[in-house]
Amino acid sequence: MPEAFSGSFQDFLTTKTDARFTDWLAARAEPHWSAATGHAFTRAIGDGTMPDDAYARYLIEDYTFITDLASTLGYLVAKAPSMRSKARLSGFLALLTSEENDYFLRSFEALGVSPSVYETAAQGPVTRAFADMLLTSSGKGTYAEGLACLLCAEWSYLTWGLREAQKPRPQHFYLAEWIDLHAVEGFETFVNWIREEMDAVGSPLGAEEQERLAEIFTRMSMLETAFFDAAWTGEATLPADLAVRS
Ligand SMILES: Cc1ncc(CN)c(N)n1
Repeated sequence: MPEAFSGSFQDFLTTKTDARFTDWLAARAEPHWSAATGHAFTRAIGDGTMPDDAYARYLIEDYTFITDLASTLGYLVAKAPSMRSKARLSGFLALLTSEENDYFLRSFEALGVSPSVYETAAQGPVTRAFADMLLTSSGKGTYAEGLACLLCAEWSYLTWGLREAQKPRPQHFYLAEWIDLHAVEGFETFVNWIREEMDAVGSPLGAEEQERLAEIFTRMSMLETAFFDAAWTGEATLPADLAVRS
């Protein structure tokens, strides 16, 4: 678990000379980073102890989340500085809109959630705050700012996915496959690439822009935690420290 750190990336390098920019982002996001990656909801997926109503609630919200994530990837493809980066990002966008979309549709059917529910579901307050964060950062912000959102979303899922993949798979396919989608080698390779890209883009920036990236990554970590909390407890309120600023 990364140790909490409140200083700049330059300060971080004086404590750990071989630190990566993305190590600093995770350290700056503590304790929220560990709260998201170690959330009880993620452990219940791996243990097979997930209540059906909590998982259905989660998938309905997450289906709207990944729709916004697909738009975020579209912005990032447009802003990526090289053809190699565009290819990586669009490869993941293709996966999200095909294989992962198919996973959602099969899971909804198994859980008895009809298309009229998941196709018209209004976003809860946490998912709306997520949408604002993702679309503002990637649409109006810089490539680095959008990438910081994507990094947090995918790296946090890889972290719990790899941990839960150590356990025997749960019986329900929608739990087992959700672990596999976030623990397979191809996903790990993609997340490692996002980290390298963020390291390369973030390290040379000035202190002010680096600070902005740390704030984005931290807020994303808080949102990931609040998203699991909302599905787990059924409480659809936005924690006060996540209120959307207009
Ligand atoms: C809320 C959330 N964050 C991240 C992921 C991983 N794509 C997801 N499916 N949902």
